[in-house]
Amino acid sequence: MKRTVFFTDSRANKNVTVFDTTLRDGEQTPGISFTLEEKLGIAEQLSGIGVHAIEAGFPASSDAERDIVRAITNLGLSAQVCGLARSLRADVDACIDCGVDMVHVFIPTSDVQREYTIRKTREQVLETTGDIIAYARDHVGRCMFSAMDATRTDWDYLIEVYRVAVDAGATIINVPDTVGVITPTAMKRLIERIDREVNCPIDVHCHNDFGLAVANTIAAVEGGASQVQVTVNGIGERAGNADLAQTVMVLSSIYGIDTGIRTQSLVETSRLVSRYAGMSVPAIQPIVGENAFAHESGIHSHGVITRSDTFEPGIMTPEMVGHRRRLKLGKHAGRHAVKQMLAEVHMEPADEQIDEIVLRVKEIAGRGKRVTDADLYEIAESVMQIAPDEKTLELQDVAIMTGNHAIPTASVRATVDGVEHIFSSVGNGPVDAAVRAILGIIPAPVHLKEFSIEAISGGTDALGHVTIAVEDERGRVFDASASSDDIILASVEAVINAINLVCRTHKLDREE
Ligand SMILES: CC(=O)SCCNC(=O)CCNC(=O)[C@H](O)C(C)(C)COP(=O)(O)OP(=O)(O)OC[C@H]1O[C@@H](n2cnc3c(N)ncnc32)[C@H](O)[C@@H]1OP(=O)(O)O
Ligand SMILES: CC(C)C(=O)C(=O)O
Repeated sequence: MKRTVFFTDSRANKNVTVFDTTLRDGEQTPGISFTLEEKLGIAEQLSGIGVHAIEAGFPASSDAERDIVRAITNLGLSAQVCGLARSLRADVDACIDCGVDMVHVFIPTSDVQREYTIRKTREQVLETTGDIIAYARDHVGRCMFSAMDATRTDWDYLIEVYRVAVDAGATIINVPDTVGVITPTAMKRLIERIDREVNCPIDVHCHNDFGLAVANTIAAVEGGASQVQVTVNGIGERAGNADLAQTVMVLSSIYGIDTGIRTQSLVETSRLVSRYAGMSVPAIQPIVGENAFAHESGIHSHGVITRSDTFEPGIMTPEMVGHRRRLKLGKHAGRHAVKQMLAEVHMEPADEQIDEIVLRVKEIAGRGKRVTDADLYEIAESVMQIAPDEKTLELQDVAIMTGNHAIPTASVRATVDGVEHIFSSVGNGPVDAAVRAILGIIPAPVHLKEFSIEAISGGTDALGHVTIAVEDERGRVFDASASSDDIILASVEAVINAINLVCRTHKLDREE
C-alpha cells in the first residue's frame, strides 16, 4: 500500500528514543500498585519491544520499592534501567544502591511549586541542582535532570537551571509538563529555545490533564527533543501521561521517525498492563482499543472490504500494531458486511435473503441489543431455512464450589459430538473456574478474547447478560452471548455458544 506522509518537519530528529515510565509515573495512578512479579513481567515486556529506557521506580519511597528496582536491574535487560530521586543525597544513594544505569533527579522550578513544596528561593534551587547532579555523576554514568513543572516556570530562569544541571554533568535534560497545561505550539517553541541555548539532549514528559499529552510530546519532537517519556495505556498521575502506543505510532507512521519499537507487540503490551493494573482500556482507545480497527456502519464496512485504507489510516494497519480488523453488526450495518461475515463461515445467502437478514439485524440492534456473530448465524439459518446444525458441545451439568475460604472450583460434564467428558478446574473466581473447565473439554483450541457481564435491570435479582468473544487458531473471532438471572450459568452458556460457533466453522472449513 502506498505510504502517504502527511507531515515531516525537517528539524525533527530522525531517531527518537523511548523512555517508559509505566512502572513509576504509571504506578502513581490512584488505585494501581503492581506486585514484584507484575513489575518484572512489564519490565521484560517493555525491554523486549525495544524501549530504550525503563523508569523502574522511586527507590527512596520504601524498602519494598527498592527491592523491586534492584530486582529489575538484576534482570540484565537490554533497556537501560532508571530510578527516580528527589534532589536529596539519600534518594540518589537509594537509586545507586539498586544498581540502576541512570538516576533521574528532579527539582521543582516553577514559583508555585518551588515556594509551596520545597520552600526554596530561585538561587537555592540553582545551588541544589548543581550539587545534586554533581553528586549523582560521581556515582553513576548517566543522570537525567528534570526541572519539575518546567512549563509553568519562567523561561529565562528555566534555561539558567538547565545550564547549571548540564554544567554539573546531567547527561540528558527532561522538560516535564507536570500539570498538563502547555499547548503544542508553545511546547515546540519552548523546546526550540532550550535546544538553541542549552547544549544537551532533550527528553519530554507530558501529562494529559487537557488531553494534549501525546500532541505536546510530538510537538516537543518537532522542536528538537530526542527522547519521549510515555506510559503503557497512558496511565499515570491524574489523567495520565502520553500513551506509548499513540506516541510511537504517530512518530513512526506519520513522521517516519524510527523509535526502535517493535510495534507489532503494542496491543499485547497494552493488554498485559491493563490486566496487571486492573484497569480496562476503553474500546475507542486509539491503536490498542477493541474498536481501533472495527467497523460497524455499512458504508465504512463496504469501503474496508474493498480496500482497507478507504476508512482506515492506511499508513497504520492492524497488523503493524498486533491488532486485527473486525466487521461488527449493529443498527448501522449494511449488506456488504453481512455478506462478507457470512461468507467467512461458508454461508452464501441469495441477494433477497441478505436484505431480510440486514432488516432483522437492524431490528434487533434498534432495540438497543448488541448483535453477536451467534445472533447473525441464527438469523441467517432462519432466513435461509437451514436446519440448525447439531451442536458439537452440549452441557449436561455444571457444579461450582466457592466461598471465602475455598478456592473456586468448577466441574463440567458435557458431550462433545455425543461423547461424554468431565473436566474440573480451579479459577480466580467461580466464573473463571467454570470457563476454564469448559475450555478443558473442547476439541478445538480457542483463546478467550473478551468477556463482559452487564446487569440488564437494577437490583440484586438483575438479569445478567454475558458476551464472550473467542479466537480460533486462524485468528478468526466469534462472539456469542447469553442471559440468565445466574451470572455463572449465563457465562457458561455464552462460552458454549461461542465454542459451538467455532466448531461449526471448523467442520465447514474441512468440507470446503
Ligand atoms: C511529579 C511527580 O510525579 S514527582 C514523584 C511523585 N512520586 C511520589 O511521591 C511517590 C513516592 N513518594 C513517597 O513514597 C513519599 O512521598 C516519600 C517517601 C518520597 C516522601 O514521604 P514523606 O517524607 O512522608 O513526605 P511527603 O510525601 O509528605 O512530602 C514530600 C516531601 O518531599 C519534599 N520534596 C518534594 N520534591 C522534592 C525534591 N525534588 N527535592 C527535595 N525534596 C523534595 C517536600 O518538600 C516534602 O518535604 P518536607 O517533608 O520536608 O516538607
Ligand atoms: C518527576 C517528573 C518528571 C514528573 O513525573 C512530572 O513532572 O510529572
